[in-house]
Parts: sequence; structure tokens; C-alpha cells
Amino acid sequence: MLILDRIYYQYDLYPILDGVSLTLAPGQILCLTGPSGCGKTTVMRIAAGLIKPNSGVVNNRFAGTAYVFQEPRLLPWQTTQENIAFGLKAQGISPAKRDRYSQELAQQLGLEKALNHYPHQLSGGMQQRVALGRALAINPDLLLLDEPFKGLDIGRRREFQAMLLKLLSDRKLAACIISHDLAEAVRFGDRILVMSPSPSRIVHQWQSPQSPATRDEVYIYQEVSQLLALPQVSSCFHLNNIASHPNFMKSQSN
Ligand SMILES: Nc1ncnc2c1ncn2[C@@H]1O[C@H](COP(=O)(O)OP(=O)(O)OP(=O)(O)O)[C@@H](O)[C@H]1O
Repeated sequence: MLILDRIYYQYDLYPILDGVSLTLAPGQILCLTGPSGCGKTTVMRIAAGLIKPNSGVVNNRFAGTAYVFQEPRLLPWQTTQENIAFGLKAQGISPAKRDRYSQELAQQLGLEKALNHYPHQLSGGMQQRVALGRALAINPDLLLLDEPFKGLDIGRRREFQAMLLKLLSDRKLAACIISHDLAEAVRFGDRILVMSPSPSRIVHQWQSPQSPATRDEVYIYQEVSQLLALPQVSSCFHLNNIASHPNFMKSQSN
């Protein structure tokens, strides 16, 4: 279980988080969404223990937490396989086991043909998958993912999303995923927290009884449309008048 309780945070004198609370249970997927710059990464850095809040409580009871940053941050002088195995070496695992495990992960992530490639030889999407492999290699029970689909075209994005959902479900991992895209959050999250512009508060919580793997496009866009009809959500994304737009009303009644 991860618990953040009434977190306040400021950078220099600028207040960023204004009493943010959240909980994340084992196996659950929580999406943090909100406009650019509202403080989503700051929440994640606090959850990971990388920075300390000015006040509030952080209680991370997961045994192992892995963080996948917005930029893949791979070691440029190491191959795909070596980058994936990076954390295993620090855990004292033998070279033979490291090789076997990193090859298995590379296969699950569709990277088997790029095992001996260096980061500069990989596309942005492949680099993101290597970063995910490196995080999964240490066998965490909590995965923190900051904008994991950033910069991918729609086809690659869907492919990576399906792969990630399967990995999370097969390994029964809890995940906290940042996305500024409401549709992506609805596609993925068991729960969504919508954050307001900074100083940021949680202005809305959304939860679905339907498992992410079974959600289709119609369901996703209906839910997004209902979320955007809520003034506290639409105003966060600077869409103040969306609910009164004649076409919006038409789409709601269809
Ligand atoms: N090291 C820092 N020093 C000062 N201000 C910072 C620092 N890091 C972030 N900020 C500011 O804190 C605010 C929140 O940043 P954060 O990266 O948490 O937002 P975000 O919601 O993750 O943004 P994005 O969606 O664009 O990635 C922003 O206004 C940002 O400019």
C-alpha cells in the first residue's frame, strides 16, 4: 500500500502541491492526470522518496518500487541487454542469470532483435521499452511511470499500452501512471485522480468497475466526455465552456 496524506510542497517560494492525498493498493493501477505543469511529476518524486514534502505523510509499504522517468535515461555505452540487466548486477545476481533474465524480459517487450543495439540505434519507443525492462528486472511490486507513452504515434502507443497492461496484470503489479491525456488515463486506470493547476489539489476521483483490458473505445470516450462535463475537471484543462457547447450537449444525448 502507498499512502500520501495531505502533502504540501513548494519549490523555492512557489507552492506546487496544496494538500494532495492518495492511496494505492497492491495490484491496482492509479492514473494521475491534470494539465501540464500542475505537479504530477512532483507527486511521483515524493512517492518515490526522491524529494521530501514540506508537510504531510508519505507511507510506502511496497517491498520494491521502480521508477520509469519521462526520458528513458539509458546508459549510452551499454546495449539493450546490459541496460535491462543494470539493476540485477547491483543485486549481486550472477552474469548467467542476468543474461537469461534480461533476454526473457527483452522478448516480452518485443526487443529480442535489438539485444545488442546501443540506445542511439533505437527509436524513442524502443528506448522507453528498454527503460521499462530495466525497471521490471528488479522485480518491483510498485511501478511508477511518468508519461510512458509520450512521443509515440497512435499505433505504437496502442501496442505499448497493450503490452504494459498485460505485464502489469501477469505480474500483479501496482502502478501509478502519469498522463496529461484524460482518454489515456480512462483507458488504463482502475482509479484516476484529476489534479488542478498548481498549487495543485485533487479535484476529482474517478473509478471504474470495468477492468482496463475490457474497455473499448466507445466506453473510453463516453467516460471522458462525462468527466469533461464536470466543471471542476474541464476548468483544470482550461475548457471552461465545454459543457454548454451545443455540439457537446448533442453528443451527450446520443
Ligand atoms: N526543480 C524545480 N525548481 C523549481 N520549480 C520546479 C522544479 N521542478 C518543477 N518545477 C515547477 O513545479 C511545477 C510542477 O512541475 P511538475 O514537473 O511536477 O509538473 P507536471 O504536472 O508533471 O508537468 P508536465 O505534465 O509538464 O510533465 C511546474 O510549475 C514546474 O515549473
